[in-house]
Amino acid sequence: MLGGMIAVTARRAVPWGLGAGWTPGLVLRQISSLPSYTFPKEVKIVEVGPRDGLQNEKAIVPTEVKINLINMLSEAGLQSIEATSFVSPKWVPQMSDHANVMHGIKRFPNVSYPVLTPNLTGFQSAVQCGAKEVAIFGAASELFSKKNINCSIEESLQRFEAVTAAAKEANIPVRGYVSCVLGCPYEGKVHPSKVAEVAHKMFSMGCYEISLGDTIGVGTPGSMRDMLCAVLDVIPAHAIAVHCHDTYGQALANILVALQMGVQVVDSSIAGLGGCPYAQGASGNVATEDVVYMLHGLGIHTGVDLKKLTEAGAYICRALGKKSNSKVSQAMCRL
Ligand SMILES: CC(C)(COP(=O)([O-])OP(=O)([O-])OC[C@H]1O[C@@H](n2cnc3c(N)ncnc32)[C@H](O)[C@@H]1OP(=O)([O-])[O-])[C@@H](O)C(=O)NCCC(=O)NCCSC(=O)C[C@@](C)(O)CC(=O)[O-]
Repeated sequence: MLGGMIAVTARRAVPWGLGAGWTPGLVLRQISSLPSYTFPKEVKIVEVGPRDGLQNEKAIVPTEVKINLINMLSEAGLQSIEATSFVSPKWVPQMSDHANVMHGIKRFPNVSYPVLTPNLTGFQSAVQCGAKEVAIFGAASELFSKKNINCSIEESLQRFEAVTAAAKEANIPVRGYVSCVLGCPYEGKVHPSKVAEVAHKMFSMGCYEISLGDTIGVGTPGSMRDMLCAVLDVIPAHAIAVHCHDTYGQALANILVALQMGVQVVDSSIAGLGGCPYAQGASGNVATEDVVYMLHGLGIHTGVDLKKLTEAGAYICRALGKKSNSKVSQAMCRL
């Protein structure tokens, strides 16, 4: 279980800009006036690379590569690895090998392997393949909902009711995604109150956690703060996760703000792979390696072995013939 907060006082080894004339007394006075931030002691990372990271790849990735990747991510100490999605193969062909992926992976104790299920059909197939956790995915934007899952927000919530009811019966935990929380590729600005409304409905129908997706990576620390303020009015912080794409290079800063506001669960993707096929132009998710590096630098426990994580990143990048989007991986390769 997650819990507890640590205080981090802003501090620096060399006083910037004070030059030769600085005095220790002046620095001490400055340090004591710097603000103190609280961060969680522990953060759970939900690794979405095998699903969100790969779903947008044009060439079909061999099932064996997906299975090897998931096994390496489990070895690296991640507690939750989104394995695949049970969506229509016509809509997302890359995920059509979901059954073979679920049957092929090694299931580590204490690791969850959630899968996306947009409707009851997907839920039933997922359960048949041994899924022990599922995720439903809605949006705070009407047009995105229509483009992504071919229905209005209201219709999607009705479908999700059917999934959460069946999941409750089968004792299967359900995670809920809300997409476009900081902007939509079709509608532009999305109001925080709309995000809070959809998030609250999904939480009320039984989702144990709501992951707030900046699907196209347009958010800033300011818009993240405003959106979270609205959502925190209706959902407790322990039931909120953030899911940031890094299109504008703001993802780590946005995550930092979320942590300061009490969020303890962060979604990320190995090597920064990813993107939604129905959100053109959006770049990959924030890289798991970069999130782990930042969290460990703050003294926050993740349970993740950064070296093993970078090996998993190198493996999938080799398999895809791509350079890693992770700054940390790039830096570690150079050292
Ligand atoms: C939701 C549907 C299925 C509606 O698609 P539809 O065409 O409206 O569905 P339908 O109910 O009319 O059925 C049409 C056909 O699909 C089949 N079907 C129906 N359901 C399923 C299913 N579950 N699995 C497999 N097949 C299914 C169904 O059996 C039928 O087959 P046919 O008779 O034509 O042969 C479709 O729109 C779809 O699959 N969309 C998925 C899109 C997707 O996966 N997007 C990416 C994930 S979301 C994301 O990336 C954002 C996120 C989560 O990461 C957070 C963020 O960053 O914001």
